[in-house]
Order: sequence, then structure tokens, then C-alpha cells
Amino acid sequence: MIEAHGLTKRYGSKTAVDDVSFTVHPGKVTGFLGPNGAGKSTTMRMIVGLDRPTHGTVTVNGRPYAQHRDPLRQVGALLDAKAIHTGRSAYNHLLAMGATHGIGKTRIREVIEMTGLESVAKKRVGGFSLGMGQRLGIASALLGDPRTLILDEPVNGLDPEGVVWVRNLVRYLASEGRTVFLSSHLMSEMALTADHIIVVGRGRVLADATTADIVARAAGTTVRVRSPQASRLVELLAGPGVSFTSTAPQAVEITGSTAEAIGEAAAAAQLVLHELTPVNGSLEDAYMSLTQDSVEYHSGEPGPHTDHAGAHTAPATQEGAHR
Ligand SMILES: Nc1ncnc2c1ncn2[C@@H]1O[C@H](COP(=O)(O)OP(=O)(O)OP(=O)(O)O)[C@@H](O)[C@H]1O
Repeated sequence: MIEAHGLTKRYGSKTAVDDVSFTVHPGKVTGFLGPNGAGKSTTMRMIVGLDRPTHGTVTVNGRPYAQHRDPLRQVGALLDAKAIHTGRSAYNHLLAMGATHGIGKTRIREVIEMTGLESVAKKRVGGFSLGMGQRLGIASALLGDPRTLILDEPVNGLDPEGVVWVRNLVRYLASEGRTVFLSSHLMSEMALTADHIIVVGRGRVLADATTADIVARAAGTTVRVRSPQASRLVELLAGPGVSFTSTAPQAVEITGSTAEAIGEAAAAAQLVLHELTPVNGSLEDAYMSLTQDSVEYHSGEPGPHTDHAGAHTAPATQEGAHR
């Protein structure tokens, strides 16, 4: 279990983490999402005592990290996969880590096997690919068989097989009753992996709910309609907050209304409908709408009409802008 209360971190005038409180529960995979610079890594670093909070507290399994006598058995962390002595072999790296906790060769061989590093375990870490480095970082985190795992971008650099492997591994670890807290920018992967999600933006918590609840917020906001009288239907439904995107002849996606309201309006006007489908939202949709005001580093639109001022593009609420 990880418990943060009023956690705050300032670097000079920059507030990286701003009065953040949350609980990460055992037996679940909790995803930690947020735009670049939102404060995820800083929060994770404070959890494992690598950064000192300016205010507030954070405990892991009931105590501040530094007060654990056997930290490797309490918390396994992957924070920066490159922060490993490059001259050592993977095996020797794990041996050196294990020596601090009396962890023997049997466990080292076990984690090497679990992470698929058998064929490169005796090679120098300096020659590792990004994916192999990530696997070694995960092996290091697992070494002490910890009750809590904190993984910052664990699938970064992994191939598709590796991504699925991490998903299955963290789900298995959570099913054993461990606390698993991981960050990722891959929304589709997070949707498949996490039971619960905490979203941060500009150092503050924007959402803390089950993945299903967060996705549900974005669901049902768009309804796909096909009708031979689509243009009549658009005229009928036009109003504040309702927008339309024509997707094909006689087909339109309507945002800002519900399937029930559209169906009833069509029936009252005796308009024929061939399709009336609420379009399920995705975690990405929900994330985008939650963080749209918290993104610090905006990209321009692709193509020749890039907004060179780098200004915030308007949310997709105008006609034709939704998809
Ligand atoms: N040591 C530091 N000194 C000064 N500012 C820092 C330091 N570490 C982080 N920051 C700033 O704090 C903010 C939060 O950074 P952090 O790395 O925690 O964000 P993040 O959510 O992990 O971002 P990303 O998704 O890009 O990894 C950023 O604006 C960053 O520039």
C-alpha cells in the first residue's frame, strides 16, 4: 500500500508536485497517468526516498521508505532503467544488489529466467538494447520479492511481445495481493492493464477512480446515426452544445446528445433511422478530456497549417472537428 498525504515538491519557483493525496491499494494494478512534466516521476522518486518532499508525507507499506530495514523486500522500483553500472554483467548487477539483503544466487537465476534474460545475463549491461535494459530494471525490481512495485514507464522500448509480457506479469503480481503502481503514456495498454487509474496534471490529481469509471466518463458522448434523412435530423437536433460530424453520405456522428434523445426526436418527426449507436469512449478519450487544460508542452497540428505559435488547439467541439 502506498499512501500520500499533501505531498508537495518545489524546485525553486517550480512546483512539480502540488499537494497531492492518494492511496494505491494492494491486489490491484494502479496506473499513473499525466502529460509530460505533470509530476509522475517526481512523485515516484519521493515514494522511494530519492527526493525529499517540500511538504507532506508518503508511506509504503505503512512507513516512509527510508524507515524500512529491508527496502528491497518491501518495494521494488524501476525508475530509470539506464541508471545501472554499464561495466557489469546483468548477473553481477543483480548479485551486487542481492548482497545487500542476503539474496542468493537461486533468486537471481529465478528473476533472470522470469524476465527472459538468460541468454544475455553474463554480457555487459553497457551493450544492452533499450528493451533488454528495461527487462533488467524489472528483474532488479522483482529481486527482493517485494510487496509493492513501482514501475515508471516499464514498457518503454519493449517490443509487442515484451509489452504483453509486462501486462501479464503485473496483473499476476497484483493477483497475488501485491501493490502495483505503474506509469505509462500508452493509453490502450494502460486500459488493458490497470484496474484503477490516477491522473495528474501540473502536479495535481485530476482523477482517481477505477479504469471503468474513468472510461465511462468519456463513453456515450458520441452517437453514430445513419438515416436517409440525416440532414433533416441534423436541423432538428441543432442547438447549444450539440455538434455533428458527417462520416459518410447519410451518416453522422452526434456529440452532446444521447441515443435516447436522438431516437425520440427522430420518432416524433417521423424520420427513418437505419442506425443509432452510442460510440464507446476509450481511456485515451477520457484522458484527453481530463488533461486538456493541463498539458504544458503542446504540439502543433501536423501538415502544412501547423500553428507555429504552439498555441493550445481548441477542444474538438466544433462541427467537423471531432474525429
Ligand atoms: N531536479 C529537478 N530540478 C528542477 N525541476 C525539476 C526537477 N525534476 C523535475 N523537475 C520539473 O518538475 C516537473 C515535473 O517533472 P516530472 O519528471 O516529475 O514529470 P513527469 O510527469 O514524470 O513527466 P514525463 O512524462 O515527461 O516523464 C517538470 O516541470 C520538471 O521539469
